[in-house]
Amino acid sequence: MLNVSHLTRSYGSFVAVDDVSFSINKGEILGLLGHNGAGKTTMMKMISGYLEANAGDVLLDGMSITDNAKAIQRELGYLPENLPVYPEMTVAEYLDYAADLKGLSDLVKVDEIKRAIKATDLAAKLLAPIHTLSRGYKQRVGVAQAILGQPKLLILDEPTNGLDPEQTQHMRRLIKEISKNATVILSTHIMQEVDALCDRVIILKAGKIALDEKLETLKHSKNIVLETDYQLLEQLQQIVNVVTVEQITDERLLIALRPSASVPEVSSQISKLIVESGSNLYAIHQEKRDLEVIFNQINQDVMVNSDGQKGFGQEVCNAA
Ligand SMILES: Nc1ncnc2c1ncn2[C@@H]1O[C@H](COP(=O)(O)OP(=O)(O)OP(=O)(O)O)[C@@H](O)[C@H]1O
Repeated sequence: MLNVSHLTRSYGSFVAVDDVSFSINKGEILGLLGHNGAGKTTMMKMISGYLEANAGDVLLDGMSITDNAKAIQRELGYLPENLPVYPEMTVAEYLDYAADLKGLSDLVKVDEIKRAIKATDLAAKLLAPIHTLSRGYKQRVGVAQAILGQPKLLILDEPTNGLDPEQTQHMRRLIKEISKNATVILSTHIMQEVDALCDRVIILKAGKIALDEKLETLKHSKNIVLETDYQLLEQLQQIVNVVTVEQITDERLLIALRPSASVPEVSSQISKLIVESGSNLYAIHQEKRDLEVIFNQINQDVMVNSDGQKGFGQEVCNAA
């Protein structure tokens, strides 16, 4: 339902988002990760039509943002990094104003505001001027305005920023709930957030997609870590279903298998080969991959591709 194609944006001569393409289906929660300055906010602003792209396009249900920014903005909810909330307004006044900006008709406006207040647990603060609210409550106001009108696409920049652990849990449940009827893009620095919420992750590096993968696939690596003094690497390479053999340290190897391979089966073949050769086998296990490790590898220029294989010291590649 959302197609981002060749999206590019420069500030002067600096390219902040560089030819980014991906699609998201309805009901998916996409986590957008990247170091400070990777281009996440720039990309989200372009997807939501608040920043013009230099090249490329964004289509929501086939409708281009270039020609229909206003119409698309009615279909999306956006929680920006820095909330453009009006400090002197009360929460109720602000939500009323936000509902008008979204073009909600009088018929649905009151119900929608009530729904957003309930979802974000803001009833106690309705008459409080926004400047008197804590960071966490301001964040909830931002989320409340984003979900007004039941958007098809919800874009959340650091949604749990400033929230305490209990509010964070509440916000995660809310995002899950919303995702039943909407596509969600969520930018965060918090890996646990992606782990807890997302179906899929895109890691941006220097404005480009360094990884685009389903979380499920990422976690089930087909790599074997081997610790041995066995020297005949070409013999390992001959084993059926072994794709690459990488020497990480003198006695540590990383063996990438085909996606269809059985890890226990190949492990047993490898063990047999080493033991029969008279070499020492110190350890053999399936590589543990968590998002944090992958994120760090990518930012150290380690290639991770869609087969879950990786190579050190190579260009980071787009796995999409
Ligand atoms: N208005 C601007 N003018 C000039 N450069 C900008 C502007 N906005 C962003 N940049 C630069 O573009 C790059 C990407 O910025 P962006 O805010 O999109 O990154 P980000 O991934 O969201 O970072 P963060 O995690 O720190 O929010 C950065 O190097 C930033 O300095």
